[in-house]
Amino acid sequence: MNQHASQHAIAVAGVRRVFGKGRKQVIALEDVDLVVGAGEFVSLIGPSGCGKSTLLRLVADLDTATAGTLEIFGKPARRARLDQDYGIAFQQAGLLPWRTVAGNVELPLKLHGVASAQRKARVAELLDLVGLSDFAKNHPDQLSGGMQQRVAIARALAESPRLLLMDEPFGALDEITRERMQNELVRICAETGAAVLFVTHSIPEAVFLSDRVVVMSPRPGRITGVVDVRADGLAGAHDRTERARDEEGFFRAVAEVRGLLHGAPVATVAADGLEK
Ligand SMILES: Nc1ncnc2c1ncn2[C@@H]1O[C@H](COP(=O)(O)OP(=O)(O)OP(=O)(O)O)[C@@H](O)[C@H]1O
Repeated sequence: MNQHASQHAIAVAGVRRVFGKGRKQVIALEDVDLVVGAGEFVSLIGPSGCGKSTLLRLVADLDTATAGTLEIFGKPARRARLDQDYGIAFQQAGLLPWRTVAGNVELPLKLHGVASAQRKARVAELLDLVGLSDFAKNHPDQLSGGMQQRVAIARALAESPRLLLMDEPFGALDEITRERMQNELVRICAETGAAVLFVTHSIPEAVFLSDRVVVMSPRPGRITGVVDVRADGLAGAHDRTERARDEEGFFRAVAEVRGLLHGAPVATVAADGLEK
């Protein structure tokens, strides 16, 4: 891989995705350009149907674009999928109920022929990272929703990916667990240096986690604005602490994202001040 390509985790250019034909045609994505730098945390936010999941699925090569190009670490999406260049965590934790917590985390390593002793060591490390060392032998149905999601994140991290693709991973959690999970994700990203493309419906979640928040609108699905949270005075995503939730820059960024979602001129909303 050349030096230039390795600078980007994701490079999306001129992407269009059309479903169906004739009167039933849906333009899920139109003219989408997006670059996610190595180690950068980028969230996608927008109303239902604006194409967030479609974009994530295209990056993960679970679907194919009608037009445009997608590169992951400089490779076509298909090559990156085959090379296991990223980990995936979606809203449903998607754990195998008959396997233990350790067995679930171990699975990708087993499927890729990692030797037993190495697998064991890696699983122990990952469970420690997500704070579940004491639950290695439990089964998923013995865990809370937040704990199951942490198992799914550990599994997504098993092969030390430089990129994580996450589609509303905390959407089903209560607010307190959700904030705790967000704090943990920040810590994990700082420790692993992974880039993240993260889909969410929550403005505060997007702002707290991200370096940049990408705002989308539907029919056709397009990027309508990008808020660089760092420009609002928050530390970069890897250096973020829980205190960021109380900082002025946080509320400024929340107001900016909200303004973009509602189609208001950003300057007016920002000048207006804080969350309403
Ligand atoms: N397989 C498909 N066949 C037909 N239409 C589809 C398909 N997948 C998505 N769409 C349409 O594409 C548009 C974008 O859908 P997508 O799921 O990407 O939106 P989203 O922003 O993730 O929505 P939500 O926030 O509700 O999850 C929607 O109008 C949806 O109905």
